[in-house]
This record gives sequence, C-alpha cells and structure tokens, in this order.
Amino acid sequence: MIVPQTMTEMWATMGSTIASFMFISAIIHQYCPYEVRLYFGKYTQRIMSFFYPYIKISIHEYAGDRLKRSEAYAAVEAYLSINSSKCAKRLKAEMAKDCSNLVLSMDEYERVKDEFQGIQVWWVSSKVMPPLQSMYPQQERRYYRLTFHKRYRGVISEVYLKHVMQQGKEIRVRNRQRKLYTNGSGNKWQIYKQTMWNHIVFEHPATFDTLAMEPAKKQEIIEDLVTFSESKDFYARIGKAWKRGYLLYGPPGTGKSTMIAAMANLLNYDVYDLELTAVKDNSELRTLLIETTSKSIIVIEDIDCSLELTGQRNKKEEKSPDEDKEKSEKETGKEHHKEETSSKVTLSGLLNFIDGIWSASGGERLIVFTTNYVEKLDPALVRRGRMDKHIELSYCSFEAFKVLSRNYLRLEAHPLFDKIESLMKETKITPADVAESLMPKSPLDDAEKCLSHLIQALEEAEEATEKADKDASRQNAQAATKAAEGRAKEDAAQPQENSH
Ligand SMILES: Nc1ncnc2c1ncn2[C@@H]1O[C@H](COP(=O)(O)OP(=O)(O)OP(=O)(O)O)[C@@H](O)[C@H]1O
Ligand SMILES: [Mg+2]
Repeated sequence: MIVPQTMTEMWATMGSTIASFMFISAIIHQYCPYEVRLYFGKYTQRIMSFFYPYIKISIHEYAGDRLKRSEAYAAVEAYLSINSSKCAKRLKAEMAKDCSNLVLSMDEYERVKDEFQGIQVWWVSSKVMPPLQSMYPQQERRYYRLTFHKRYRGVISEVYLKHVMQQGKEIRVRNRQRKLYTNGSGNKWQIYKQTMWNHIVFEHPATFDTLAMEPAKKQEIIEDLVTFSESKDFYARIGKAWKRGYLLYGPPGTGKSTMIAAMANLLNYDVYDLELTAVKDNSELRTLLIETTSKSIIVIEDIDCSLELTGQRNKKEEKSPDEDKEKSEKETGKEHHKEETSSKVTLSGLLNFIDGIWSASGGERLIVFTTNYVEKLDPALVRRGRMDKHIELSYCSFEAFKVLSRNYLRLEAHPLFDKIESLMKETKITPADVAESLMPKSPLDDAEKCLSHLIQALEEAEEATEKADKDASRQNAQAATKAAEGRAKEDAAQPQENSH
C-alpha cells in the first residue's frame, strides 16, 4: 500500500478514492436490482459522512403529527424571516394567517448564511414533492436544513438551536394578530369543533396612556404587570405556576373592562372572556382552561353575579320579594342572572380552576375577576395567592380627569379646571360620565363647550347627591320617630298589664 507523504498527496489520494467510489455507485444505481441499491445506499451514506466534515439537521413542516404544523418549523421560519430578508436574494411574500400584513420568508431552495458566536452556519429551504402515483392528493413537504461544521456540534445543537427557537417564538408573538376568545352556550355543532372557544381579532384601542387614573397607581400596576411577564425564571425557581390573579373592583363605569383591554395591549396577550354562566359544570370549566394558551388573560367579569359563588343562591329563597326586585334593578344591563340557574360551576370548581394543577399547564397567564360588589365575594376566592392584586377603580379624581381632558380635548390646562377640581372634591362622578361629557355633541363644540358640559354634569350630580342625602336623613328621622312611638306605646301598655 502506498502511504501518502505530503498533504497534497493525501488530498489527491482521498479525491481519487471518492471519485472511484462515486463511479461504482453510479454503476450500481444504473444496473443493479433494488435490494442491492438499498444495501449499497446505506453504506454510501456512512462512507460519505466519514469524509464529509459537515452536519445537516432537517426541520420539517409536518413532523410526526401530520395535521399540526411543527412549532419548530414555524419558529425557524420566523427567525429566518428577519435574517433572510437582509441577505437572501429570493424571498417569497405571503399574507400572514389572520393578519393584514405581508410576511417575507426565504423562497424555496434559497440558501442563507447565519453567524453565531463567530461560527458560520447555512440554512436552506427545500421541499419534497409527493409521489406521483399516490391515490390521494398530497401536498409537498417543506423543510429547512441547517448545515454546520462537525467541530461545532455541541454549540450548535445545545446553544444555537435554542437561540433560534427562542428568537423565532418571540418574533411570532410580536407579529401575531391577537385574539379575543369567548365561550358561547354550546350548540349542536360543538362536537365537530376542535375547540370550545370562539374567537375574533382583538382590536381594543385602550392603553394605559388613555386610562384615567392617578399616575402613581397606574405606574404601580404597569410595573407589576411587566415584572410578572419577565419573571419566568423566578416562578420556576420558587416552584409556583407562572400566573397572577387580579381582582378589579369598583362601581359601574369606572374602567374595569377598559383596564383589562389596556393590560392585554401592554403585554401583547390574548384575552379569554370566560362567561361562567354558560359553562355547564366543573369539568367543562377544566376543559376550557386547558384549551387556553400561554400569554393570555382569562377574564371573568361581574363574578358577583354568579350566585353560587357568593353563596347567595340558598339565601335567595329566604329573601323578601322587595329585596329581589332591588337586586335585579341594581344589575340592570347584566344578563347573567337569567342564565344562572343552568350553570353548575361551584366555588370549589372555580378555586381548582385558579390554583389546581391544570392551571399550571401553558404558563404565563393572568386571571382577572371584576366585580361591582367586592364585599359579596367569598373570602376564599379573593384571598392573596389566588387574587394576588386587588385594584380598586373608583370615582373620577381630578388627576384622572386631566388624563381624559388630554385624550379627549388635547388640553393640559384651562381656566375652568379650577372649578372642575373643586366640584370633583365634593361630588362623585364616574370616569365613564366624565368621558361622555367631554365628547363633542356637535361639530361646533369646542373644548370650552365640552368642559361646560362637564361642569353642568357635576352640578347635577351634586344636586342629586344632596337630594339623596336629604331623603336618606328624612327616612332615618321617620324611622327613628316610628321606633320612638312604638316604644312609647309599649311603655303605655306596660302598667295596664301589671294591673291585671
Ligand atoms: N378609567 C377610565 N379611563 C378611561 N375611560 C374610562 C375609564 N372608565 C370608564 N371609561 C370609559 O367609560 C366606558 C365604560 O367603562 P368600562 O366598561 O371600562 O367600565 P366598567 O368599570 O367595566 O363598568 P361595569 O362595572 O359596568 O362593567 C368605557 O368605554 C370608557 O370609554
Ligand atoms: Mg365592565
């Protein structure tokens, strides 16, 4: 055997070996039967990989599960959409699913170079055509192939691929169209649906900038939310599911629903608006929860209207008809009480929903309850750990009014502000009523006109409060007089009884 003396000789020997090997494989491929070709092909791969210093990793669009697009493929696609749009020469533009903008990605058979910690890697997008003789129409199978030198196997497989997945997921979250999910009452087609949730595109314009609230309180809430969204490692370290409960309470029209929209817009989360009264039982509640995805807010509005949860259902029968009437008047505009009787979700079912093991699947979720009557809620439901943060949304303060005037009228200051400030100290008015007053009622209405509408509303509210106070004190006085009269009658009856 001739042993090569120099590098040049070594390369020449290797080259001629590969050439003769390829020549033999071509002959076998041409003339030999299928079994021999298969056997030879297996060894060809092994011999080639011995000389070939590169490693290839393929990521297929439909790996394993043929119905569901692979998460890894989607992440690589997103990662390369940023990278390849800078350096690839052939790109394809597609309308993103549920989205109005075009998304660029590498065209088929295009190759781009990427660099990571000084290591060069190459990505190629490719596809496998379906067999022609197949009985059923089949789609082409697309995949990405990553190539890198075998000396970087460790870094690429342990660090680079993780980096690609993480970046790709982040890009997808940034680009995605957020959704508002609702659980309607089940219909007969429900069984054919893949999910129990219906969804529409979430496009609420509310932000924390437009939310009327004291700046310090607002800032505290923003910081709390941002800290939560960045605390994945912290929650993992302390062994707690990555979720946080918020209880928003306050009178109607103080911005509870608006704040939920602002939260979703701040964190870029989906919203699951859970209509508890439409949920048949605890197991349906669990199914709904399992179907929620990460980076979402699960909202249960007006939780006090679910009688079973407040323990009111049993008491209901004991109440007088007058009390019932008063209650239904209070809840005008909220339709839940009509359907309550059909829902069998129990308090313990809801508590399991909040802190049971199912709630940990998926991670990164906010659970938000809203109520007008915080005092009615069962203490078990609102204790810290379940509802971690209690936020009171109350009547409009002067600071909150300034936010609304900035948004609605583009006004930072005005001579009428002083009057508004002093009226606001004495009167309770909701931000919803302030917002309504600041809306121009005709095209001719200027800022001053809108402010005078507000002053008028404040004065009317003040009069109404005074009248209500007077009525209340008159009623109290009447009740006191009646009680005194009753006592006097009893006292008068006492000696007669004794005289018998
Ligand atoms: N704090 C606020 N900042 C800005 N706008 C507000 C605020 N509060 C209320 N509004 C305005 O009033 C309207 C009603 O508010 P929202 O629906 O958020 O009240 P709510 O507290 O959820 O009431 P309810 O208890 O009846 O559900 C909103 O569309 C919004 O325009
Ligand atoms: Mg609301």
